[in-house]
Amino acid sequence: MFQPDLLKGKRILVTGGGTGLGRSMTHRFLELGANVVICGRREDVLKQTVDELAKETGGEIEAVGCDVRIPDAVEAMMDTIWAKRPLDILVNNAAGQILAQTHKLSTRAIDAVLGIVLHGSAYCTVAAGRRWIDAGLRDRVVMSILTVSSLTGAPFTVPSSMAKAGVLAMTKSLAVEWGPKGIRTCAIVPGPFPTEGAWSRLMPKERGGNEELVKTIPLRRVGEHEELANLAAFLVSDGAAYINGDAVVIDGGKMLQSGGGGASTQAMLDWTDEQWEALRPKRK
Ligand SMILES: CCCCCCC/C=C/C(=O)SCCNC(=O)CCNC(=O)[C@H](O)C(C)(C)COP(=O)(O)OP(=O)(O)OC[C@H]1O[C@@H](n2cnc3c(N)ncnc32)[C@H](O)[C@@H]1OP(=O)(O)O
Ligand SMILES: NC(=O)C1=CN([C@@H]2O[C@H](COP(=O)(O)OP(=O)(O)OC[C@H]3O[C@@H](n4cnc5c(N)ncnc54)[C@H](OP(=O)(O)O)[C@@H]3O)[C@@H](O)[C@H]2O)C=CC1
Repeated sequence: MFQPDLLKGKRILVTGGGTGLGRSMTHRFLELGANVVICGRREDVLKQTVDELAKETGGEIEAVGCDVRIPDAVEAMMDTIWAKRPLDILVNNAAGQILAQTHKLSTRAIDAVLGIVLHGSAYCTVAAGRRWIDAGLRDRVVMSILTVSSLTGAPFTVPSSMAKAGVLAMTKSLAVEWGPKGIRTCAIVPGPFPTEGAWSRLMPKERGGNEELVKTIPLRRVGEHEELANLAAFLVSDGAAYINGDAVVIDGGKMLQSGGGGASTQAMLDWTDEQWEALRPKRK
């Protein structure tokens, strides 16, 4: 699908790259010739991913332990990365999610999610951007992984929805402020892509599992990691050099299905031809 050297020479940081979608994007970036740094809090998980992906792809991958909620830790990580070679691309992927009634959330729960998603993305973005701007480095990219709830809101995941909406605002604001400096921003808005991290927190069995979920998706399936990884590879590549400030939705149409009449319109998808025929005016 892509030229095999599409990302050759690009140095990319994927936050939360040890698991789930971050791992899958890292895998694709390595296959396309990038040099990738992953970060996260669990160093054992990072090490295992580095070993596995180096073996699977033969690519250059390294890990730095970092909690993106801690400003000094983010600065230290960027210093470690820069000591070898400046980044070309930052992917804000690390996230935290809690499924709960909002009025029962403790302030620590709210802070945990806002800290990872909103503050962590801002700390990483500013730490990379400042280094690029101070050194006059151009042709750089910040790509953030959002959620559909950043566009629509969502009950029971309010801190994440608020935080991702903030990251979207950062993406659009910096497109204008940093565009003239040769730094572009973009985002991906994924629908459901099964991962251990998301499913263990967001898919208790009471939700009915994937079978119920896919009924809410026009393409009637969940996303495949490769599909998201391909979109990510394109968006960070030079092929997408004129995309700045946009957020691309990849959700099988899920976000649109709730529009235009909601549940009663949904039921019409299962109507028989006879039911539709009965609506047609009868000619005499
Ligand atoms: C099904 C379809 C889905 C499609 C859409 C999917 C959209 C997906 C978006 C995603 O972001 S998926 C990514 C999921 N991955 C993660 O969340 C990984 C990282 N997450 C975490 O580390 C934790 O979940 C965390 C809670 C966010 C942070 O962990 P940390 O160790 O820092 O905090 P804790 O000390 O464990 O907890 C802090 C605070 O939060 C309270 N809390 C935790 N879980 C819940 C809960 N389920 N309900 C209510 N409260 C919760 C916890 O009790 C602590 O509060 P206090 O008790 O100390 O007041
Ligand atoms: N899966 C899905 O259906 C969807 C996912 N998304 C988004 O995709 C992205 C990846 O999610 P997914 O792969 O599903 O979930 P994962 O739980 O697998 O990924 C989250 C990653 O973030 C890391 N992380 C969490 N907190 C911190 C922190 N404080 N500092 C550094 N790293 C941290 C975790 O590593 P560690 O715990 O070791 O720190 C983990 O590797 C997220 O941005 C999520 O919001 C959006 C919509 C749908």
